Amino acid sequence: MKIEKVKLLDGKTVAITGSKSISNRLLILGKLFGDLKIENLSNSQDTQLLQKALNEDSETVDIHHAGTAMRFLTSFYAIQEGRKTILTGSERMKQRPIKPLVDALRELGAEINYLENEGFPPLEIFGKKIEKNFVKIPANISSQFITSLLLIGANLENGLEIELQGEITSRSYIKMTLKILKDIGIETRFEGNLIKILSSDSSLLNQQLDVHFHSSKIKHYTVESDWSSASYFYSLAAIGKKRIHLKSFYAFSLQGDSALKNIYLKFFGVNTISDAAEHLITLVPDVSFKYPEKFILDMNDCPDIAQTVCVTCVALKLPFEISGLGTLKVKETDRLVALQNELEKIGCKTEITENSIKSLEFFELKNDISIATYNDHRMAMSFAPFCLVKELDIQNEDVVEKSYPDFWKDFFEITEGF
Ligand SMILES: O=C(O)C1=C[C@@H](OP(=O)(O)O)[C@@H](O)[C@H](O)C1
Ligand SMILES: C=C(OP(=O)(O)O)C(=O)O
Repeated sequence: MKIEKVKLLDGKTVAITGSKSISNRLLILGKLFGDLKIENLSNSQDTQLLQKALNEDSETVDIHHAGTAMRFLTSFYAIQEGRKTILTGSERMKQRPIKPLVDALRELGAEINYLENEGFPPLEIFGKKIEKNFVKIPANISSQFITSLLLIGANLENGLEIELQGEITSRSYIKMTLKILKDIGIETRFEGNLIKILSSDSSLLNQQLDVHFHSSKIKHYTVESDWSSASYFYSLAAIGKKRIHLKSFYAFSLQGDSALKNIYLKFFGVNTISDAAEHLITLVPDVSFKYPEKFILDMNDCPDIAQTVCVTCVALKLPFEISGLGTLKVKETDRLVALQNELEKIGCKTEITENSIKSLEFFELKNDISIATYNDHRMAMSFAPFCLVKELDIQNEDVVEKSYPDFWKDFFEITEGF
């Protein structure tokens, strides 16, 4: 889609859909423990695919590009006694790792086979009762493996103790899972590299709990809007220097990507003002902000907003050096390679390693820039704010549906052509 150069309108309000990560955890927990009324559920394709899978009894389940759905459902189906499931996904999903999770589940007694390549989807899963309650798992490849085990932990007869081995990646997502479990009444403890979950019989789960600002006696859960999606509006505010209001964000978030507030304040001068009563935040750029010499940050805790930050830096010609990005290589695409290729098109030469990216030089922009998106929603959305600088062609713009189907509608509502 060709997008002309745009300017940002001042003071517009956007209602981003619910957090994909929180929604996907709640859907699994709702299915396992029942009685969960979820509000502001994400309308992302990933969430819809997970919801569809959980509502159907079909033997073959295809979750396309949805990484969390793939990983969370692996444990879920492993404990559905008597059920056989073939869990598959897109060609890219068949290249994304799953072995540490399958090894851990097998260690616990699950029966899972690889149908194509060893260590990768598709999987054949025979649901069984799991009685063991201790397992070790490498924690440096994807936190989704750990969340997957945590989500079923309380459903196991003897609860579950998980020993995390090696460096822990995307730790904020593990904390999110533990907080949600606590909210719905499942007791957990996370000390050092050990996480312990009590079985639902011995936890508070059977009591009626009120969570997230509801006072009625059914278990309601209101999903905060998606902070990863909010990043594109922080980028717009930082580049376009106009205020934006975002609905349904809380002052205290479960989402690690809420680190955006500090990142955009410190490096780009965008203040976040929270109206706690209305659950509204306002992004307020400081027009006389003095930029630091360089953007330097370890983003291991918030990998999904790395692409956004890179494009903001290039638009503002702020040199950058970002580390902690090893997991980017196994996401929807190799995001480090994709970033290097596409940032060069918008005027920035970079150097990448296995886990980092840094800018080398900025140069004059050419005309007719066409951004490839590699089946990665975040490539399309993170480059969109660059249209405040120059017109762009963004290829396969529909990829945004994976996490934020209304992205383009919202983008065009708060911008206008010259
Ligand atoms: O648990 C989650 O909801 C997620 C965890 C992260 O993945 P990794 O742990 O693989 O980095 C993140 O990138 C992904 O978008 C969502
Ligand atoms: C990495 C992502 O998703 P997933 O791993 O769930 O496919 C993402 O949304 O950026």
